[in-house]
Amino acid sequence: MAEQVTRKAASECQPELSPYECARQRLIVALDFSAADSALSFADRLKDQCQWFKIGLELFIASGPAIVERLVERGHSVFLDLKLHDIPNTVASAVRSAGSLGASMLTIHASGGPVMLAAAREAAAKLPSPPQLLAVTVLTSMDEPQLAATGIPRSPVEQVRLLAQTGLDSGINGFVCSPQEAAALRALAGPSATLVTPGIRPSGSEVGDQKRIATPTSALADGASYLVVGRPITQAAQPELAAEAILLEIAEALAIAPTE
Ligand SMILES: O=C(O)c1cc(=O)[nH]c(=O)n1[C@@H]1O[C@H](COP(=O)(O)O)[C@@H](O)[C@H]1O
Repeated sequence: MAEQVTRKAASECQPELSPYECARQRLIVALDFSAADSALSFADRLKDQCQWFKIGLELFIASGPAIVERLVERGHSVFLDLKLHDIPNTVASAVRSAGSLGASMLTIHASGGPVMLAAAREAAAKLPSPPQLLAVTVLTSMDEPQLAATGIPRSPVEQVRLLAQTGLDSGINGFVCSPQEAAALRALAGPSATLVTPGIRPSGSEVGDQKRIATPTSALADGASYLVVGRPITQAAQPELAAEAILLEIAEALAIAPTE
């Protein structure tokens, strides 16, 4: 059997990279578009700034799996955010299908439980070139009252810790969490875990439906490996400038205090 290579860029940058180049490797832009053409032309427009793009449900459903290949063909790394959550057999099968598309990261919901998480991990482990599985902990749009409304009597950070521990016990070492829980999760999961943080908002930008947010600087200081940014870049009047400003903020934060 061919040696298995996980398609994952190192979140720890190689020492020879400049802080700016390292910043490029740690920013993931969420391509939340409703058609392949607009997503691809946006990716082309930002190709100098962005290495990583995230394909979420809106784009994946509208454009189909070929969008992954089209971004990979252009030299991009793809985070496929399908947030799989179903019975273990169904999730394992979906991991097998999604895992052959060429994405470097794939999301599953940690709240699917330990058996589902283990089934996903086992399915990924059998793929020749699997994406890194990321267990989504508590969505960044949730606050304590929203959690309570779903029957969870814990604070977001307590719930993130519980779900992350379930993930770790199931052999998963990558997580999506809010930057507000990055420090707690880094302490729990250790230096080798991959922490991907959406809910990133540069100072002064619109918050929208997000509840647990932080700036790029704060997320990195708290141990985030990758920062996911959508609307602050995609909805900006000049997306290149918005991306550039975030990259410079990341580069500065990395130059001052490399986190990993
Ligand atoms: O899994 C995700 O990527 C995700 C998890 C989460 O807890 N919160 C969250 O916002 N996301 C995604 O991250 C992106 C954030 O987009 P903006 O709020 O526009 O920056 C969206 O594509 C969300 O689907």
